[in-house]
Amino acid sequence: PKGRGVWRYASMLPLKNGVSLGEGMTPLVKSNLGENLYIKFEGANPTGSFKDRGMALGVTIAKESGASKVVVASTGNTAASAAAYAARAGLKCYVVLPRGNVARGKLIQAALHGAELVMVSGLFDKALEYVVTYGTKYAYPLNSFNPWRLEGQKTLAFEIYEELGCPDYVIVPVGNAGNISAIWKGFKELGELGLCKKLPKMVGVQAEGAAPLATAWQKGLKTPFFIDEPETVATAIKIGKPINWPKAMAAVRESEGFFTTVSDGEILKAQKLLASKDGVGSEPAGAASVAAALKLKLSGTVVAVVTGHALKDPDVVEINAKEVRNAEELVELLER
Ligand SMILES: Cc1ncc(COP(=O)(O)O)c(/C=C/C(=O)C(=O)O)c1O
Repeated sequence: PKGRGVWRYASMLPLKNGVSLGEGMTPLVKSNLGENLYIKFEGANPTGSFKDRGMALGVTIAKESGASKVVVASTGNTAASAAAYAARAGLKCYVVLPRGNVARGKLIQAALHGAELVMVSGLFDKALEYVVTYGTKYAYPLNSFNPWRLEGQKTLAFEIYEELGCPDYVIVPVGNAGNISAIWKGFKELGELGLCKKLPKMVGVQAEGAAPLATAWQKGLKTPFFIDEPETVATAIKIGKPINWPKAMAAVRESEGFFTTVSDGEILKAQKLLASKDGVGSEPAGAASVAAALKLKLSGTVVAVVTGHALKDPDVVEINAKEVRNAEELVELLER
């Protein structure tokens, strides 16, 4: 592999070159929170989430297919990433978002990069329905049922392999369930090349109030019950009908992994610990994988994928006004 961006792994991709903002090659830092815990910090991507990996290929194929417009439904990060990559490629971008359920940072990114913002009253699942029903006729759809996106997202596995080899576990927060499927695909390909002797077990994490896959898994069901009113502070994974659920169930089953859930309290606690002990700033959904790592205390080498940057969701971080001091208090503070 050589070069920057997802195209570094061109030999493993269906496309050999295309749109790039230098995505990928994100930090893999050893965590202070656990013995053999590593953090794959996807907040360091150009628009602050792992979505950039898939958008590099998705927007490239849209452009190459002659499309002038792309459309996505999103809880926010897909929209932010599609808007940036579409802008780079000179394509018009339409994003369909669940009104009142999109973290502010993602909203301003989509707007700033020039996307048309369309709000649905309902959640992500409603937004996706609109894109599938109306969007695909007029614009190239970039949601993660688009396999090109997952091809880009699988490069995360290649980067972990390059730096660490094959870990025992990879923990991934699961919403629409594309990312866990893509990462597993990447490791499977490394296995087929004889590079990974023992493939990692994939651990899918969902918020307790938005856990269709984890619930089905724990009940031993083959297909998930969809959830009409998913509830969690981690709005990025506030999804009740994961479109990629078959691929995600297969990834977890094939890898002999499992699904688990974490509470919003555990997510917010992990978000603070990750930031104050490891120096990694994550949005709530990204901290879900660390919350699971802390709870599960898995043996062997564990990689927690932190999927989005803290700046995406500033409103979720409380700053207690009483704790903010005035300048004249500085010396007294320092002397403590
Ligand atoms: C920070 C963050 N962490 C985890 C997920 C879950 O990944 P998938 O299981 O592949 O969906 C998302 C997903 C976001 C969207 O689905 C969207 O942006 O529309 C995310 O933004």
